[in-house]
Amino acid sequence: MAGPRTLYDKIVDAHTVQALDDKGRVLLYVDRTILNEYTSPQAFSGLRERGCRVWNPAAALMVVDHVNPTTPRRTADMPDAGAARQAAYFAQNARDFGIELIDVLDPRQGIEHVVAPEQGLVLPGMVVAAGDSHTTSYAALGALGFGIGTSDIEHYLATQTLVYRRLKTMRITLHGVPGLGVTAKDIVMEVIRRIGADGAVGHAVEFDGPALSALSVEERMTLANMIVEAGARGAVMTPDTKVFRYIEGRPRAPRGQLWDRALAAWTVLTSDPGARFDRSFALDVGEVAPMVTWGTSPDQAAPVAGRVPAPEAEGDAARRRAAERALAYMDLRPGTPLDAIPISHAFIGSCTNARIEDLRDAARVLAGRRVAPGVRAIVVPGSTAVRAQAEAEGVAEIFRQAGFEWRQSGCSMCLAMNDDVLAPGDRCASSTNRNFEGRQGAGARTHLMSPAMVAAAAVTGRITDVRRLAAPARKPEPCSLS
Ligand SMILES: CC(C)[C@H](C(=O)O)[C@@H](O)C(=O)O
Ligand code: SF4
Repeated sequence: MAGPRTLYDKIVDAHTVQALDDKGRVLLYVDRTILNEYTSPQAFSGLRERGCRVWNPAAALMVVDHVNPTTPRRTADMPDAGAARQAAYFAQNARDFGIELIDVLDPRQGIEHVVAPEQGLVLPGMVVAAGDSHTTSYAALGALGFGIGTSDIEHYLATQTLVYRRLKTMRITLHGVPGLGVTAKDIVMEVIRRIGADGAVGHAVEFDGPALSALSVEERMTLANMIVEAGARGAVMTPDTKVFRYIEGRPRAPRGQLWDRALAAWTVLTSDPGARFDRSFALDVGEVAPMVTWGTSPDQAAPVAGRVPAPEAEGDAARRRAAERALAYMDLRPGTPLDAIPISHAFIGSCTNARIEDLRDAARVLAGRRVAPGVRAIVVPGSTAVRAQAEAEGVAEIFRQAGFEWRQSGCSMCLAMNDDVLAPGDRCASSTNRNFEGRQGAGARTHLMSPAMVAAAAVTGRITDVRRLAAPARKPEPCSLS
């Protein structure tokens, strides 16, 4: 392709085995995948029926995360019969097809999007496609990540390729300096509020700008992860030295001479000056406040100091009806100050916000405080490695002292496929990414926010502006917690 190219185009071009038509359909080489017990079974059954083997088992990793219990005492037993069957078939597929399995008792277990970067499985310039929408998280490492359906997983496993339609491109530029108490979660929630839950549909999003460079790799993962909630079908970010430092020395990262060669290849992974994007959006992160959702779509959000909006304020009829329905489901009245909404549950977890920096952020708010009476508070670290690190640093102890349940890792109450299910009418301050009706349990109500904001809500018993409790440092060091 002549002329300046975007990073997305460069990665897609480099992985194109063959153009399939002149409308942008290509046979795309995919470097790696991560499989979970929930979306992979049919793909393996398909391979069995066709008598196919997996083309390159070493390019895949299997992680149990969606259905496993996260209760503190870990055993291989799954009390739920359906979950036990899924886990057993998953393990059988790992054995029969020769793919490495991380099961619940493995010290590397966790949510796939937390585990894959920890293992160094995802490297800059790669295409990583997996059966989970939040695979976009890997953009933070300079890879093109996107979710695929079951039949595509099967195609990938058999051939290491996908039939892929090139996406439109959207650039999201972040500039400015975030204010106190404003995290990557608040930034991405504000982006989604402004562009809408359909704002990036059909697009691969490239994040850039000085405010992006200032973020840590984990904070960038939060952005790349949650942009899916604006409809993005893929994401990329230019990898920088923070990324290279993050990857170096991880179990699957290249070493020695290979590392030097990889670095040389990775440093050119950026959009050319003058590259054209189909859409562009810019945000001054200095305008962002701590955010909270009031509705049942991630774009139904507002700064925490605001009020539940009136549906009539929506110009568009469809959006007005959606707001009315959301307020009915959420049992909220227009004009109510958001920080007057009481909660029954607080949940810190998920692939968006359960990495070590997230837990440190929450712990800074919780130190010396107690969960409010009547609130059940749960923290589910994103991986067993995160859990171990939090224990070593004293972060776990702060959660325990505050009255949080300190759990094992998994998706857990993010989508309530295990036994962590809310009851109808429960209201949860949640560090997760989806607030759809019934997401955390039928009839349960979810308010999305940052981990520090969840901690603030847990100790006051209602949605709370974290800035009124403490000044959470954006990048706390372990020693500052003692
Ligand atoms: C189970 C899986 C298909 C789903 C996804 O793709 O995102 C899940 O992880 C979720 O968060 O809703
Ligand atoms: S933590 Fe939640 S969003 Fe992430 S993969 Fe699991 S269920 Fe999906």
